[in-house]
Amino acid sequence: MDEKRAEPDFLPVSTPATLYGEFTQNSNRRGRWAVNLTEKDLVVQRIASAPVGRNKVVLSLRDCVGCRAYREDDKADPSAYFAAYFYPLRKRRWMTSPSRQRVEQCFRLAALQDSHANLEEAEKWARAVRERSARQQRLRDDVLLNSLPHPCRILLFVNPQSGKGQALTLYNSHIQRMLNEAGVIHKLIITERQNHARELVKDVDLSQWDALVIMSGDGLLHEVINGLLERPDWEEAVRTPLGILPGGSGNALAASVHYYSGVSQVRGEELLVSCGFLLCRGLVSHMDLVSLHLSSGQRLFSFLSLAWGFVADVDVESEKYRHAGAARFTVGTLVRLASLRIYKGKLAYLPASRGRHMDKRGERREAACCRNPASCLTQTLEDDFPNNTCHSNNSLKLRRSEGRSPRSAAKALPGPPDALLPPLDQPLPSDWVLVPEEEFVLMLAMHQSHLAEDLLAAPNARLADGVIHLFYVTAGISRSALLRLFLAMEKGAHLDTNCQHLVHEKVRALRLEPGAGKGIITVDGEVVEYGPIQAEVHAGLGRVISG
Ligand SMILES: Nc1ncnc2c1ncn2[C@@H]1O[C@H](COP(=O)(O)OP(=O)(O)OP(=O)(O)O)[C@@H](O)[C@H]1O
Repeated sequence: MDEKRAEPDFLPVSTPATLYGEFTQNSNRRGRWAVNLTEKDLVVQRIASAPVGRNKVVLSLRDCVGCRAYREDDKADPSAYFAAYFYPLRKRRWMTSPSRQRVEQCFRLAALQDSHANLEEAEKWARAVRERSARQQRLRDDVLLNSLPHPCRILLFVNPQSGKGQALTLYNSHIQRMLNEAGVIHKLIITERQNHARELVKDVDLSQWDALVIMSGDGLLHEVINGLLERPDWEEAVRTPLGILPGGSGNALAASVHYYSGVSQVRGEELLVSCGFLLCRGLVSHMDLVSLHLSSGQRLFSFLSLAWGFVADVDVESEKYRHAGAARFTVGTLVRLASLRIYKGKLAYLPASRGRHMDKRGERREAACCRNPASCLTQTLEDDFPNNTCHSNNSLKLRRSEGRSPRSAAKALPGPPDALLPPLDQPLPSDWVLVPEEEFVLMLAMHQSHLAEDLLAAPNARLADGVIHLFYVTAGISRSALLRLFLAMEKGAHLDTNCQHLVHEKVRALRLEPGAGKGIITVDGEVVEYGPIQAEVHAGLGRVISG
């Protein structure tokens, strides 16, 4: 999508500060309601003798997804209606945290005998609600890019097999209605097999769509992102805003996007409604993507995580508990704890504090100083490869340089070049850190906050912070300490447990060389070939609909 095209859907303020009207409600034609539309709220009050507080409803326009005017089929009835749809945060009696609940306000305008005049008046109200609601979207120029146009057109991929196999039911029960309320035009694609979405995305005419939305687990989004980056026009394609609606059992990106919106943690259908709300509001942010190289020469992109050891094993082994939904990871964790094992390998990383990069004007800056990671073009360490030699067969051994450009490895592969990574079989530059331990229980590289709906693995991560949050747990940790870590992770408190075996580093690139033998490595929850792997973050390369 052309980012310049997406102007917010409102005109300069021309309507009066407050609109006032008295109407009946569609659901109750006996009473009358006084309706005040201010710049920030829709205030609805029943005109009755009861005390004011009891019959007054104040709905924030920040919670509004849409408003429409219409007439019913009855030609003899000249009335028109306007209906506004809100999703405010409300706490249900049996729930610990608030979640978004649907509230519809529908008013009947029948002051005139002329149906056109009534409809015109209803349209005036609907437009005013939409315009004011759009003005309530605060665009923070450091992270948020723009908002989706209105009306917006989305291509919605639903994986009917994802999670407990209920994604289509959830689409029918929640999402279809929300999109209609928000005036979002969408085409539904029900994926039929693995890689179906990837193939479609590689060929689709992206100019027809303002966003691609995925209703599934994280695996389908992984496919879509890689499909976009495999296109010849990947530079343009990767800027297509992506939306995520949780339909799987992990739903890590959906939980991360919800978390960044500042609202307390929710799960299941509450998380779906929250993500649906964010989609309807249509604010677009940058998102980091991580480029990965496998030993076979394959290159792929990741938006979420790279896991080896305990976490990867749990992810794959817990597939058989899929019917349990999000609880599958808890069951899997307990089963794997019972047969806890050690994973041998070598791990090295480039600390974020050392990753220097160029901005658009070609000036050198420290990564940590960058206020707007999205403005980063490419990171380069070419200057950090001073002439030197290294005589080692071990590619994780640090070196000064071998006089060849680190870009050469990525040249023939799609997507942006990697400037920090030498070829996988070559030693690493001297400013990388080699982890002294070679026995691990897990290695987990997180690009976003959540590993699953209820696993806040990297609480400080942000959509486009330009860093990989690298965690590793060294051998020697007891089963009970590891269990405590995972229990604390539900609230993101694992780093406060002062576990000496847990290390957290913010890095810009990493390399893992697992020891010989079989094992599991996952990228965004999907299994990739086992063997040496390296990764580099591309700050703000992707776009995601967030809050
Ligand atoms: N109709 C289908 N039948 C079988 N597999 C499909 C179908 N559509 C998509 N897939 C594949 O299913 C895989 C898993 O999808 P995804 O991760 O989105 O859901 P999930 O595994 O249920 O979610 P989670 O990872 O959260 O448990 C993806 O690789 C996707 O390509």
